[in-house]
Amino acid sequence: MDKPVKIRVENLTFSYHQTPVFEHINLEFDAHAITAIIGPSGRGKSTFLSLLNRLWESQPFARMEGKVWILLDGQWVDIYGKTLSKPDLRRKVGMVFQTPNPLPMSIYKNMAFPLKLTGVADKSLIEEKITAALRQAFLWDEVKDRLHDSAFSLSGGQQQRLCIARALVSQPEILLLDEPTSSLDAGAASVIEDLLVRLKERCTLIVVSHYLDQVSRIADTALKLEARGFSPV
Ligand SMILES: Nc1ncnc2c1ncn2[C@@H]1O[C@H](COP(=O)(O)OP(=O)(O)OP(=O)(O)O)[C@@H](O)[C@H]1O
Repeated sequence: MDKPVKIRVENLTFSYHQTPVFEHINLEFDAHAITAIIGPSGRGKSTFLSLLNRLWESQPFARMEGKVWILLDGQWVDIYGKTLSKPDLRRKVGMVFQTPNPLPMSIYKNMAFPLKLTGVADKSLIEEKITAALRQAFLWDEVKDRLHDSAFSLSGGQQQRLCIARALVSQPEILLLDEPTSSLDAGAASVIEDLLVRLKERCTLIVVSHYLDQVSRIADTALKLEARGFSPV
């Protein structure tokens, strides 16, 4: 039986300053799986992730053609269409960057920030969601007694798990991760790899990675981005 698909990319063409990065890309991503994207530096891996959550749109010399569909509540939704607002899209499609980027505030406030943006005001509900997301990110035991300390007091690996937890607090269905372990030591990276595998129960994950050993440990599918486009590894 075919695996359920979560993301469909249709005839996608993208350029910066009229220089194409991708042309006529067609791809599908399996639900509840980790798809790794590998490929040479500068080929467009980060750019591709930015097309899946509309993060590229602030750049005036960028142009995109084609469609990106995601399956939400049994319906295919065009992420560039009118049915899904950009804030709603960003809640459904979370993003984690290469370098941990906690906000300059406490661990608790970092976690509460996305909830407050969406108007969640009930303090006990906020606490419940924060606790759940920190547990899902394997961080709760390490921070439960210091939630009001600065997020910058955490180690690099803990900061990256905080960023993953902050993405999870909005209950995303898709998580995009751009080289999430490349700034971490082997031990911290290994914790994050275990965490990503566990998160498949909740999300569909796309992970850009430069490490083939990491890809073979965690990915269900791997795609290589080369000059001709994506090909299975
Ligand atoms: N804002 C921008 N304006 C113009 N060109 C850009 C911009 N961002 C990226 N590019 C170009 O687009 C191409 C793809 O860049 P991108 O960062 O997506 O590659 P990458 O595969 O993620 O690289 P790396 O593995 O080094 O992170 C590169 O040639 C890059 O120079």
